[in-house]
Amino acid sequence: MPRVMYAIIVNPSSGRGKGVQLFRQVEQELCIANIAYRTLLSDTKETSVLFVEKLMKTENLKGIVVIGGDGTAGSIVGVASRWNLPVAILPAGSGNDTARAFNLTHDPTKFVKQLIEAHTRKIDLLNVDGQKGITIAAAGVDAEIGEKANHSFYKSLLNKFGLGGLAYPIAAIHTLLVFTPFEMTLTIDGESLMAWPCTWLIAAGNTSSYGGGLQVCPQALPNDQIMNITIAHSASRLSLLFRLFPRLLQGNAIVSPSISYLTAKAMTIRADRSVLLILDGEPIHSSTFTIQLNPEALTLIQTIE
Ligand SMILES: Nc1ncnc2c1ncn2[C@@H]1O[C@H](COP(=O)(O)OP(=O)(O)OP(=O)(O)O)[C@@H](O)[C@H]1O
Repeated sequence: MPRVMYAIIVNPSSGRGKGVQLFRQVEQELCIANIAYRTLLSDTKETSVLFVEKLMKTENLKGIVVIGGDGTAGSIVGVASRWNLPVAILPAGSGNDTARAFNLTHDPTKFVKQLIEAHTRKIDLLNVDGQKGITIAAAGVDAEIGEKANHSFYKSLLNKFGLGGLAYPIAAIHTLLVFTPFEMTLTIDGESLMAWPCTWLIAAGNTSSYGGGLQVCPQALPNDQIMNITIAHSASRLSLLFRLFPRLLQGNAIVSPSISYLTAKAMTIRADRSVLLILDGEPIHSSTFTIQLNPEALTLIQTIE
């Protein structure tokens, strides 16, 4: 019988290299506690999934430890849920919205102690056309802003001066000035709703924030078996840029004909063109998305602050 062990996935690029540093500390604690593990320094979702699948066949896996940001955590929830493997997340990203939602500890010593205690809770997951995620599936202008902020030349430049936090507002202004709204029809829990002719963004939240604490779905809870949907539509560019968007991301519930809040267990978005959707930081391009809420689909090891 193979020895019981953990699969550890470390993303060396999360949080500008924080992951490896945290892993060294976790490694020391695991050695002291005589806990067996195998480690992958991952560079893509695919290698992480293959790593877990392979260990499932050859070892007696007790769970998956992720040391990385929201993208790394999101990349293994599909395989973890498929094999019913508990997951522990040590946040090492730049945004860490998953950690924020579950009040996860950032301290490696506390983390390993609670990993060993192995108290777990079941959490809901989002499922976008078969791809699972923990936090928010967001399509439209906010997805474009996130992509622009992450891949812009000014992010790396600003990071050098410790001003990386400015990348998002710069990308927001830039994108809001050029983005063309799309026409969208929605089917919510099997029922077709009216068309939104001028949609700026639609965000379906299992948890409340993305982008490092931007509260776009303030009511979302990861154990209530519904997703909370925020739609910004039919606003003028100037009103969205200066009035609605900043308030929306602060988590203020906005009473405005241009902002709609819905809840659903499943929805289909049909856009009049291909749009960008981001799920846990990962981009998906399509004109149709079916998003479901998979209740209690993941076992999370509680490693709280
Ligand atoms: N297993 C993995 N899953 C997803 N992305 C990975 C993985 N390993 C490496 N990467 C790459 O690392 C990048 C950053 O990963 P991640 O999202 O975890 O960190 P971050 O962007 O610093 O933090 P956050 O998402 O919390 O803001 C991803 O965009 C991807 O290119």
